[in-house]
This record gives sequence, structure tokens and C-alpha cells, in this order.
Amino acid sequence: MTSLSPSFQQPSVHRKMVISATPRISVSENFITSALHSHPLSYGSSWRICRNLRGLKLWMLQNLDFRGPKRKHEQKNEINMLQIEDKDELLDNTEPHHQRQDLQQLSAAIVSNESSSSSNTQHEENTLPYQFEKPRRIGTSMKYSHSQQTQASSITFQGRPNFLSIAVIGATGELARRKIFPALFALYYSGYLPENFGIFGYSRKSLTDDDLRSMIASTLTCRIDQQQNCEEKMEAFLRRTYYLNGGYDNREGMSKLSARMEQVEGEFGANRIFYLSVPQEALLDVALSLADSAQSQKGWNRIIIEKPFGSNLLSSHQLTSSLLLKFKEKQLYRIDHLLGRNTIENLAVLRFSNLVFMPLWNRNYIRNVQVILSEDLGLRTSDGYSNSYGIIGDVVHSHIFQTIALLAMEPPVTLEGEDVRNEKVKLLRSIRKLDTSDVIVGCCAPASGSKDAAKLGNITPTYFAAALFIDNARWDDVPFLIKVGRGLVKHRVEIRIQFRHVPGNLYRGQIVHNTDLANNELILRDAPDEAILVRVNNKVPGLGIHLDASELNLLYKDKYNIEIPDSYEQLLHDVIDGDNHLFMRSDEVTAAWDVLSPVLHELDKNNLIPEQYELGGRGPDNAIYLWAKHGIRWMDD
Ligand SMILES: NC(=O)C1=CN([C@@H]2O[C@H](COP(=O)(O)OP(=O)(O)OC[C@H]3O[C@@H](n4cnc5c(N)ncnc54)[C@H](OP(=O)(O)O)[C@@H]3O)[C@@H](O)[C@H]2O)C=CC1
Ligand SMILES: O=C1O[C@H](COP(=O)(O)O)[C@@H](O)[C@H](O)[C@H]1O
Repeated sequence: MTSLSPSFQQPSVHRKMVISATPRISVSENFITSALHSHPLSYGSSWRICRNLRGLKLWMLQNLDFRGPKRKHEQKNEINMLQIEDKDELLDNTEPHHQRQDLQQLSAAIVSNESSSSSNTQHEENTLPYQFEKPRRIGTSMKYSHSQQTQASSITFQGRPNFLSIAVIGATGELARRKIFPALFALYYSGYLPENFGIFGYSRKSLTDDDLRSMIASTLTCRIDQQQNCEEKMEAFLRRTYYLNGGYDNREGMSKLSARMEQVEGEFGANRIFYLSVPQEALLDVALSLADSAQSQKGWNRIIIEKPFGSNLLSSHQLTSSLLLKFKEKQLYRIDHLLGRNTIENLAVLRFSNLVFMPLWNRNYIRNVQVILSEDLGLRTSDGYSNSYGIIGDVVHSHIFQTIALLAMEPPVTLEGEDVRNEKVKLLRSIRKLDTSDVIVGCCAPASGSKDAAKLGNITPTYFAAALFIDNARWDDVPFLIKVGRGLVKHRVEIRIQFRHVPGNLYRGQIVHNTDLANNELILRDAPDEAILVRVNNKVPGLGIHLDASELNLLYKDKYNIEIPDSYEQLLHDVIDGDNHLFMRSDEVTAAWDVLSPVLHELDKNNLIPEQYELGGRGPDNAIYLWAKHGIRWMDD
């Protein structure tokens, strides 16, 4: 157990505390020590004084304009920094009463969802199970420039941790090696990790620090646009990585990890992030043992959980309930890397910051929405599609439903994480229960003779198509068409918003192209090349008036000559920043499973049989009939 003894008086004797960067108000250690000595202080009360001082400073920064106009940017950064610190206090780790309430309310919500066939409207907003004290705003990205790093040290020295420890549990795994460590290095390289940090790999294999460093080094690359001092930075990064081995289901291993972290963190402790990069079967063991034995006692603790988030309503409920016994909701970050893409953020940006789209975002103007994630990659045994729900749990439940929620939600009160999540969950709960006649499930035949063919058989769904409806005033009767599949002919990831016909179109006689394609369309393309396209009708040059359909094309690689960060980098940055709007809250997880439950049920009962399709083909034939039923012709596949 970490001692909570008041070690913070000591540095105040040696250091000067810089409270504000501009203008710098230096408060000498005498001020602090006299304040401390005038009260017989415990750690808790000194902490409160510090908090009050910071509160006063925040108020001054926000309300008293005693800086010149040039300093506005710095002031904003400093306010951000203080707000993050305030939030961290709220994330302190002991509050069993709230946890119990969360759990009871979650259970009640799930039970009532299960027992009602049309529960979409039964929860009032004010009975949502979660209360959040201090949410984070989207996009207040914390970049630690040199001056800010210095500021961070000086602001936080008074007993509050300014050290960030990131533990990667399952450090020897594919995800850790291929994505997590490289993303952490990229964050370090671009200045998004605080000055004081440590990366701790943890797994069962017996390795040394050097083994881990070599393993990580083999995957690190420097950005094309940031090659300077790359070697040096890699070495500096690797020097701050450490390895511990231990079991996943025992506290001893986790206590060992915590002790090692403490050694590196020093006397002020640290904020800690635990990235649980282990297979589902080990997830709870890890979470529960680290909850008791490895959480920081002095700073905040955030837990990153990888998808899938359970494999159905029941298993996800069990997982969530167990997690909420040990953690507060706001400590949990359920990560789905597909949500860390630019395209996803662009959904809200395009809609809420463009008058050409904002007023049109409803059933009066939008004819249908298409969400497409089609991969040319076949299924491998290593994809972990071991249960009978395959792609439904892997991609549909989180990625597709989150995309629809972000696209279709009502405007949030602010861009703060909890405000966005509140709107997402309302939207998810407004999705009509899926009619299985509006669902096509497919199964890609693995290349014959491959070992995957033998192992996977022909039952794991690798394709899912559906027409969803959202029962609210904005989207009544607008089909949201989903097409997600592996082993298809093309790699294509895009969201298409197709507008209605122009009423009484004066030019209908002059449209020379397919009239079906005459509708305007907004396309957010993630792959193959990231782009935003708007399809419009225009005049063909020449005599007479003939209309053609053209695409106004914002191709990202042409406009922005920068390397786009990997989505793990984006999302890890959000976790560090405390921005949770792209991470599913427990009630969102439940709401999404609730919609998918009927499909799972039908699959279980063999009423819905996955249709076989050829590797490299266009998916199940029946999907074509589904689109036709809803008046849709997919663009070229
Ligand atoms: N790989 C990817 O690209 C993606 C992965 N995910 C999810 O991330 C998590 C980790 O993925 P990934 O790294 O591929 O997984 P791995 O199968 O590579 O497992 C990670 C580590 O966990 C340990 N481990 C493996 N099997 C078990 C087991 N049965 N019980 C306990 N520990 C085990 C191993 O470490 P050791 O033996 O040293 O303890 C292994 O190195 C999973 O939940 C996966 O669903 C999500 C999206 C993409
Ligand atoms: O999570 C997943 O993502 C990959 C696609 O990730 P990418 O970063 O390579 O685009 C997908 O192939 C897989 O089905 C899914 O589980």
C-alpha cells in the first residue's frame, strides 16, 4: 500500500512555485509553508488548500483579463491544464457507494430493457444511470511544449502527481507490439506525453527490460514529416520503458507492478493508465486484480478496455457489472480503434460547423444514410472470431453503431465528452429493434485447403447488412443501411448521406446521367483515400443544357501534406487528455446490444443462417434484394 504521508512540504522549502505563466506571479515557499504551518495539516487538508489555490487561480485566469491580447493562447492552455488537474481530483479512486449505485442502476436498466419489447422511450434523461462531475471537452488537445512541461512541473509539485505511468498489460501480444507501443512513441515524439512518464509492459512471459526494449524497438518508426533526432528520441523513449512479468489473475503480480511503478514515479506518485491488451478470457482477471493492487493512490487511474465489449447483452452486462464493482464509470475507456479516424470526427465537424449541411440534417432532406466497411482481407484464425457472432461483436456493435450515433444524434449541449455521450445513448436507444427480415448475415468461404478453412468452418458471420430505423422526429422512416464485410472485392470504408430528389426539378428532362444518381450526396470516405466529396449536378459544357453529376472532392492527401496519425495514437491521446466522447459508456454498450439482440437470438435458433459468399466477391446475393426493398442502389462495389 502506498503511503499517503505528507511529503509535499519538503519541496516547498527548496522550490519557488510559479502559479501563473503570464504574468508570472511567484509565490514564495514562505507563503506556502506559512499557510501550512498555521494549520496542523494532514495530507488531505493540505491537498484541499492546494486545490483552493488552484481554484482561485483558475477563476482569475478565466475572469480577470490582466494579460495582453497576444497571451490569449497561453492563457487557454493554462486553463486547460488546471481544468485537467481539477478533473483528476474527481477521478480519485475510492467511492464504493457511487459504484454500487451505478451497478444497481445499470442492472435495473438492463433488466427493464430485457423485459420490454419497446423500451426505447422508457428511460427519462434524468434517470440515466450515470452522473458526471467534470467532463472533458473535445479537442482541447494537450501538447506538452517545452514551456508547458515546465509549467506542469511547477504547478503540480505541491503533492499532486505530474508523472504519467502507462501500463500495457499483455505487452507481448500482437496489438501491443504492432499498435500500442508505436502509438505511445509517436505521442512522445510529437510532444503529447508529459515530461515525466514511464511505460510499463506486463505479461506472463519472463523477459527483462532490455528484451521488451528490443521488442518495441523493432516496431518503431519515425514519421516521414518528423525525422529530426529520431534515433535519439527512440533511445530516450526506450529508456523509459520497463518490463514486469506476472500472472493476470493474482494480486501478487499486480502489486509487483505497482511497486516497480512507484520506484520509477518517485515520491509524488503518478496518474496511471492501464491498457488491458489481453484476450477477452483474461480481461476480468486482470481488471479485478489490478483494481485492488495496482491503482495509484495519489493520482487518477484510467482503464482502457479493448473490444469486443462482451459478445451479447448478457455477457456484456456481466462484464460491465464486474467492472463497475471495482471502477467508476468515468475510469473506463472502451477503445475501438476504428473510431479514432479523422472521418469519424469529421461527422460532427461537417454537420455542426457548416450551414450548408446543418439545416438539412433530417428526414425532410435526407433520403438514406449508408455506412459501409468493406474489407478485402479474408478471415484469419488470429482475428479471434471464435464465437458464432463474428463480425457483429467485432465491428457492428461498436464501430457501426457509434458511427450512426455520432452522425444522427441531436446537437449536444457542448462538445464535452459526457454531453456527447448523453446524446449518443439517446440516439442508440431510439433505434428500432431490428426486424430480421431487414438483416442479411453472410459467411465468407475461407480459401479452400487453408488451415483457417479447417478451423473456422462455415458458420462465423463475416458479413452483416441491415436496414435500421431511428424512431425519433428527426429520422422517422429514413433507412440507415449498413454493409460490413470481410473478404470482399474492394477495400472501402465510407459513409454516404444521400439527399432527396429536388422537388419539381426544372431540369429533370436534361439529366443525362442515371436519374437515380441525380440526388445530391455527401460522402465521407476513410478508405482507400481519405476524402470528403459532395455530389452535385452541373451543366455539361457546350450548346444546350445537359446536366451531369460531378463530385466536389476534398482529397486529404492533396490538401494536407502531413502524415495522419494512427487511430491508436489519436485515442491514446484522448485518454491521456481525459476526453471520453469516442469511448462507449456502459449504457451505450447496453443500448447497442439491445438492438442487436434479436439478430443474435435468431442466429442462435438457426432461424437466420449465414449465407455463404466467395472470397473476393461482392457478398451475399440477398443483400441486393435488401437494398432494393429500401429503394437503394449501391454505388459501384
Ligand atoms: N490485434 C489486433 O489488431 C486487435 C486486437 N484487439 C483486442 O485486443 C486484445 C489483445 O489483442 P492481441 O494482442 O491481438 O492478443 P494476443 O492473443 O496477442 O494476446 C496478448 C497477450 O495476452 C497473453 N495471452 C494470450 N492468450 C492468453 C490467454 N488465453 N489468457 C491469458 N493471457 C493470454 C499473451 O501474453 P503472455 O503469454 O506473455 O502473458 C499475449 O501476448 C484482444 O482483446 C483483442 O480482441 C482489438 C482490435 C485489434
Ligand atoms: O478492429 C478491426 O480493425 C481491422 C481494421 O483495422 P485497420 O487499422 O487495419 O484498418 C479490421 O480488419 C478487423 O476486422 C477489426 O477487428
